[in-house]
Amino acid sequence: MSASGEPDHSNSLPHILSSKTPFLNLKLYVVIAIVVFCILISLTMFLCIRWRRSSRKRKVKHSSGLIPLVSKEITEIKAVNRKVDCFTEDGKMEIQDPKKKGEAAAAASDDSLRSSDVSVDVQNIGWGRWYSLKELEVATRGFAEENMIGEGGYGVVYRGVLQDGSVVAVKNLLNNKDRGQAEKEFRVEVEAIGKVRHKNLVGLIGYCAEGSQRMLVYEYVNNGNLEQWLHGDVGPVSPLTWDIRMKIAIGTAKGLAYLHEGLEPKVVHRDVKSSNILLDKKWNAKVSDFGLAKLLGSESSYVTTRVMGTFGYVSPEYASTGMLNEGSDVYSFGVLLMEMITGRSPIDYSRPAGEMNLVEWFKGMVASRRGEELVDPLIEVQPSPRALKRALLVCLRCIDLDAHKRPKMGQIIHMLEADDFPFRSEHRPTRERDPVPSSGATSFEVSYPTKQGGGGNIEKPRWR
Ligand SMILES: Nc1ncnc2c1ncn2[C@@H]1O[C@H](COP(=O)(O)OP(=O)(O)OP(=O)(O)O)[C@@H](O)[C@H]1O
Repeated sequence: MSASGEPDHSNSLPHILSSKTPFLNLKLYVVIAIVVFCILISLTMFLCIRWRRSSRKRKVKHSSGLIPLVSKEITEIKAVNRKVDCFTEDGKMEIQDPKKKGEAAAAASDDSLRSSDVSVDVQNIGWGRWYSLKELEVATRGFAEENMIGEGGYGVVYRGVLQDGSVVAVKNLLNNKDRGQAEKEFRVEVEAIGKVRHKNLVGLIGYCAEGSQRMLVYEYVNNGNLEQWLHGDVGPVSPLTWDIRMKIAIGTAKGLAYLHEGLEPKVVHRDVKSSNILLDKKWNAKVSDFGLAKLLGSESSYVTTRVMGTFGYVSPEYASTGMLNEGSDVYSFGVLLMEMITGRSPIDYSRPAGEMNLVEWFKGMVASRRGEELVDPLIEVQPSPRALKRALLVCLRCIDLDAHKRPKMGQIIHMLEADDFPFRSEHRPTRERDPVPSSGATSFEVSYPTKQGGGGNIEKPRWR
């Protein structure tokens, strides 16, 4: 009641609602109506965006079984001659010194953060087994140091034993790395080999994605890696005989052939090198470490990308232009084979100037017909001259400066396996020509099958 006895309406709701506010002098109920309207609009927009996103993800989830998904960050180029910007935004090329790989990978990660949404929707991987952090902690005994197998550019790898007794290798991607990089490596590996099974590719069996932790769980390969066997302290005689080396070479070639010729889109590994070839007790080779892999659709002749890989193994055209296709892996395989034949690292600063670069030294030796001197002195029983020539020829063809002249991985398998069939060459006299070039040129005429059937591709999984 007011002093005059009149009822006081100043505190009543209608009065408050119709009172003026400082906001554009509008009445309170008008302001409330505007706010409610704005909230409704925002809510509707938010729901629309979420619905569109989830319907996109559903499409990805249902994409077919064995075929890896095309990575968003890949620039697909259909015309070979198209002029492209082959360098990174800052104009740098990023061939890696092995020790600097982590930094370069982190840079690539930044790049991908800019160019695409790197967040992995772990609910939508739709492959493999999900492991809880707890499970992997138990398997590796709390990521104990004695279970640590090694550390690469992307994280630390531990040996683990799961509850069912199976032995696995757990790669902890987040160790000392920023979240963006871990996400990227996680996604790349999952897309590249998550659903792929091949006896010469390390099997990715599951993953852990909890909070900011990203881990990959692989089959455990129990006999170290090729780099350790080639360059480690193995005594005066290497356990890797010539035949074992050729077995490893053929196994590696089969794994790569499957990536290049057995999958759609094909996978370019980008980091073929001895430390990425894992070995089991029977010397079966398993290609590992797909953190740099790129997917290449069938209509694309190459992708352009930051130059990544490991110093000494990267093909010259990729290093100078950033244009990548499976020919780059073939070049790296050629360097790897040279490494296996000679027991020398691709770059070895402890050697005399003319021998530091394996490829140059190797070509020079072949050109001056000193091929037999190339064989690793730790190999006790020398290969037959014919077997040696064949292997040297494969090396030279793989490192042909003209990438188009390099053989496909499928052809390389046939070339390396030809030794298993000593009489085959009698039916094909052209093969008996001395395959070792006197000029060091790398474009030899060899009559191995180049194509099988139509379509321009090697018959598919013969090497599976
Ligand atoms: N599935 C596996 N089974 C057994 N050992 C493995 C497995 N995966 C990796 N390793 C070992 O773990 C170590 C680290 O591997 P990782 O692939 O992370 O690095 P890297 O290949 O040595 O170096 P980078 O990643 O820089 O190329 C290596 O010694 C490798 O042989």
